[in-house]
Amino acid sequence: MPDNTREGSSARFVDGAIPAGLLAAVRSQRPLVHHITNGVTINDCANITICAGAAPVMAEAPEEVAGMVAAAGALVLNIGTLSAAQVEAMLIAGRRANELGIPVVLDPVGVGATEFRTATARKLLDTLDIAVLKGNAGEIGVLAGTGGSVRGVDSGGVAGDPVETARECARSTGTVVSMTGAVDVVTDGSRVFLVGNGNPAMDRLSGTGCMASSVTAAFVAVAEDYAVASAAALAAFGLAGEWGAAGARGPYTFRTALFDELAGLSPDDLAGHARIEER
Ligand SMILES: Nc1ncnc2c1ncn2[C@@H]1O[C@H](COP(=O)(O)OP(=O)(O)OP(=O)(O)O)[C@@H](O)[C@H]1O
Ligand SMILES: Cc1ncsc1CCO
Ligand SMILES: [Mg+2]
Repeated sequence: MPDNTREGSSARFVDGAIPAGLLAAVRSQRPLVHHITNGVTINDCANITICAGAAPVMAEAPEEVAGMVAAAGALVLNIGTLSAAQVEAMLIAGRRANELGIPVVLDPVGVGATEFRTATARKLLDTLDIAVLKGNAGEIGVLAGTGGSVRGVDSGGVAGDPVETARECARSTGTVVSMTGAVDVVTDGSRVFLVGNGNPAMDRLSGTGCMASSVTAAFVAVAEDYAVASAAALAAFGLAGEWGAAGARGPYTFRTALFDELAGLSPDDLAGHARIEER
């Protein structure tokens, strides 16, 4: 782990039985994860949800989203290829999810890159009760208001300390923040979890961030502690990335292996190999 996430810390590893129990719960409960998401990675999100052990549905017509979300265990709102009609659908589905106590995961893809994305992400955060805000470092830095750079959908990093940025974002938005990168930072504003699982190959494939949101939603659907569930989801996804990268020849053999490794990942595997530090 990089020095900037260790400095002055009294870190301890989270017992692997905790993420393992959550993975087992996803597999046994098979929650429905309703997505309103982008057209680039929609199929990957559906399949990674299945590999995690949950059931995906993608539905975005304003006419049907309130009905669909009522059957779901979690809702993903991903602004990757936003349109005005999608914003309307996100608000309808999000309000209904809030009424029913269904957790909402917001992925603010490319926030900061255009005024439309920034205004929409802010509107969703202001209007809805978001359970988990999952973004890359640049996206979280923009929403924290402390400085983050985004070009297209790619993170250019944060202005200051990444852990403090995530914490500030969690406090100002009132959400659990799940900030992805080489080391993922998950925080509810007070507790901080650092997830060490993952592989650089994940950064060379479009959509791993979107998939991380789908897996996160599957885990929060079966959990009460959304910060622990978010960290557990990133540990499982990251471990699949580590093991998938081992035999991959390039981005596309890696992509196939990532799905296969997550589908084959057992709770015991996760118990033995999750690297989640609390500090
Ligand atoms: N250098 C790295 N080492 C290990 N894991 C990584 C690395 N970069 C990204 N990851 C993992 O890849 C996943 C996606 O994170 P990332 O920050 O790249 O998302 P993103 O930039 O929003 O993705 P995208 O826009 O391509 O969907 C996370 O699970 C993260 O832990
Ligand atoms: C490349 C891209 N553009 C909009 S959404 C998306 C998928 C990864 O974020
Ligand atoms: Mg990336």
